[in-house]
Amino acid sequence: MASHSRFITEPKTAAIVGCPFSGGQPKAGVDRGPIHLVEAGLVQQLEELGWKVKFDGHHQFEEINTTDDPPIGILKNPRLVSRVTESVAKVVGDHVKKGELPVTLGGDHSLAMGTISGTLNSHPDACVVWVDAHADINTIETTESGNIHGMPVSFLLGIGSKVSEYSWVKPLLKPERLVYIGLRDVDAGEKRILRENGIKAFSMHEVDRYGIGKVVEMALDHVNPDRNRPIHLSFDVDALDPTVAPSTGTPVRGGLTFREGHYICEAVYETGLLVALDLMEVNPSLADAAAVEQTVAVGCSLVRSALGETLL
Ligand SMILES: NC(=[NH2+])NCCC[C@H](N)C(=O)O
Ligand SMILES: [Mn+2]
Ligand SMILES: [Mn+2]
Repeated sequence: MASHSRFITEPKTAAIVGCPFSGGQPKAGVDRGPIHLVEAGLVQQLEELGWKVKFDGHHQFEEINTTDDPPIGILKNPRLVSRVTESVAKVVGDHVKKGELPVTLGGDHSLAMGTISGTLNSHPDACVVWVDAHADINTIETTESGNIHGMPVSFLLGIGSKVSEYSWVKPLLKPERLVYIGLRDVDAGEKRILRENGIKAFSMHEVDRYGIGKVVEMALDHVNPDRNRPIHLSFDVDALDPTVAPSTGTPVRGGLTFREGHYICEAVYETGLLVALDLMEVNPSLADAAAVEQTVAVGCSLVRSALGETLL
């Protein structure tokens, strides 16, 4: 069992990329997610696992000036989301290039347009494991909400009509290098996109049928058959059941248990191939204090599992 990623340089360093950003969806508060995760002690927790941790404050997106940001089609805050995610792509890309492990804390899942672009710029052969209740693969043609957190994957794949504001996003992700786990709320248009592009997805139905151990093995066999490609793990906390992670913007019942979520992170760590991690959609203002604390604690423990925390 590899101790940690073969793509990470010694001394193994994790870089916390705190992204207090909510512009990819309409609910206030998700920008406070990274602040709560860090305040809960994430930095020290990762240091205790033997990582050198870089964190010099959350990223400030205020200077990204988008006073004039009318919708494009029905896309909301299109320029703001583009500029923020472009800046995140640079930050994440720089860490990956240096052999550090960026741990991006959202914020909403539109940020993954940036994080995955950053990873693929350095590792064009990387694969993406996207753990989510949702596929986040709507295009400008299929989105019904206009919320860009439901769309980042389509931009990364380069499908759907091009939006000139997003010309910086290189379509570096190949459909066969992407796999989903945990899906259970996929729009009709998204189902068509998944089918037409032959994208592999393990919904909760498959988790029930095969068990999480087999599902993760099949998922990795699909995107990473020789276990030699770098892995970007993008984890939306709403993949977990709302009883486990209640404080999130678009909860969907019937999700992953606490252990199933952690198992995915542990198994990805064990490959020794993890190069970047996202933990997204923790919104500390959508539940009572106890439920917020629970969600934040689960977020921290998912990150610890992906960075090597073991049970024994
Ligand atoms: N990252 C998320 N929580 N995404 C939810 C997306 C929901 C819906 N499919 C939409 O396009 O708006
Ligand atoms: Mn989701
Ligand atoms: Mn998502």
